[in-house]
Amino acid sequence: MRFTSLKTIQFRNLAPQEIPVDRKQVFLVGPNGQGKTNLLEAIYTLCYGSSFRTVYMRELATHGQKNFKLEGTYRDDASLEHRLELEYKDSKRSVFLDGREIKDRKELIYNIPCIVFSHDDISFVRGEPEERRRFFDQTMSMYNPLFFDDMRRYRSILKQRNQAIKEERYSLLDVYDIQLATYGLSIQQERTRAVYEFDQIFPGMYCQVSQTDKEIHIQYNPSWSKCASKDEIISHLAQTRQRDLKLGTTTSGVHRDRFNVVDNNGLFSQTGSTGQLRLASLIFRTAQMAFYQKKTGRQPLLLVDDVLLELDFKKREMFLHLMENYCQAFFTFLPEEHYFPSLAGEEALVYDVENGRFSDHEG
Ligand SMILES: Nc1ncnc2c1ncn2[C@@H]1O[C@H](COP(=O)(O)OP(=O)(O)OP(=O)(O)O)[C@@H](O)[C@H]1O
Repeated sequence: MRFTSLKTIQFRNLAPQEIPVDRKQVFLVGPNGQGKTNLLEAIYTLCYGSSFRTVYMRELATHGQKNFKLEGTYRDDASLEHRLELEYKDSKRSVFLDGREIKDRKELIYNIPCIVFSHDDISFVRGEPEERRRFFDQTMSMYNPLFFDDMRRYRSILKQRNQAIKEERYSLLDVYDIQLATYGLSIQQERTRAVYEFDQIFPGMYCQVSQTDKEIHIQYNPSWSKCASKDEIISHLAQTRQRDLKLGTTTSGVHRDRFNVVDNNGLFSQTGSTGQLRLASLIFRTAQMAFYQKKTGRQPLLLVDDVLLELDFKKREMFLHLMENYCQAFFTFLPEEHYFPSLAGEEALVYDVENGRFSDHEG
């Protein structure tokens, strides 16, 4: 799959310009704050219907505007041309593929698999447990629509159960417990399998790029760790109900699961240096990419935002080698990063970005 052209209208600081992008590699070069990341964000939003930087769609509209529009044409794996449009108007998002409205976001997210490498990724390793949960849920949802459905249902039941607890409506709690146990157990089993497989990929990649033999692993610690069956979960929920009522929320379940990054000395977030944590977070993404490919046989679209700068030459080479299998990649660079010509294949497109405008690279 490859985007062939992109257009944004009233999106962040970007000028309403049609940008041809029909190459495997597209480089966006410009000083800070010119709009390079904004174009990556526009592509991601077009692919997934939401941004990787904010949950508030209205923030994406140009200051002083309320609406925006994104348009992209792409060729799919069978070389068929498609047109994807996303419009945000009157606080409502609509997405059209070849003129047909896509009502369920689920249909959209399996259309163009897209992976972003950004500075914020360090939160996978260092941040709150929720960040890692989100990362693994995203990793699994990318290839497994059943997992995506289970997550949706679980969240919906959890919301209803918490609402019932808050409003002191206890008659439906038994029913909610059964549903929570059903979907939760399925999620827990899938997470166990996925982390096991992910952990076959991640440690080797980390050793390769960091050029150490320091082993880092992912550990999955489920909230219902002592419950192997649905009945055991249901009785656990019954036993802990008083605690839930007292605290006004559901205190156990897969929404409380933990994914820890560990080395020989314990939690890597506490023992690793900032440089090691940053590197590990980049490797999380490369492993996500490899994992996706292993599961689906498809190559994702990559959006790589300024992350190469922090790696020394050797690590950068290793890292680029690991993330070679993409269908198309967009890289952002500062003008002084002179090494991008060595990275760009002969066919690569290079744009200078200035004040939200894209022009052919000079020089
Ligand atoms: N909603 C918006 N409307 C107009 N301009 C915006 C909006 N949101 C952000 N901007 C502007 O976009 C610019 C930031 O662009 P972007 O994040 O793409 O930077 P960049 O070129 O990737 O540089 P950096 O390397 O610093 O991230 C800033 O000038 C900011 O003021």
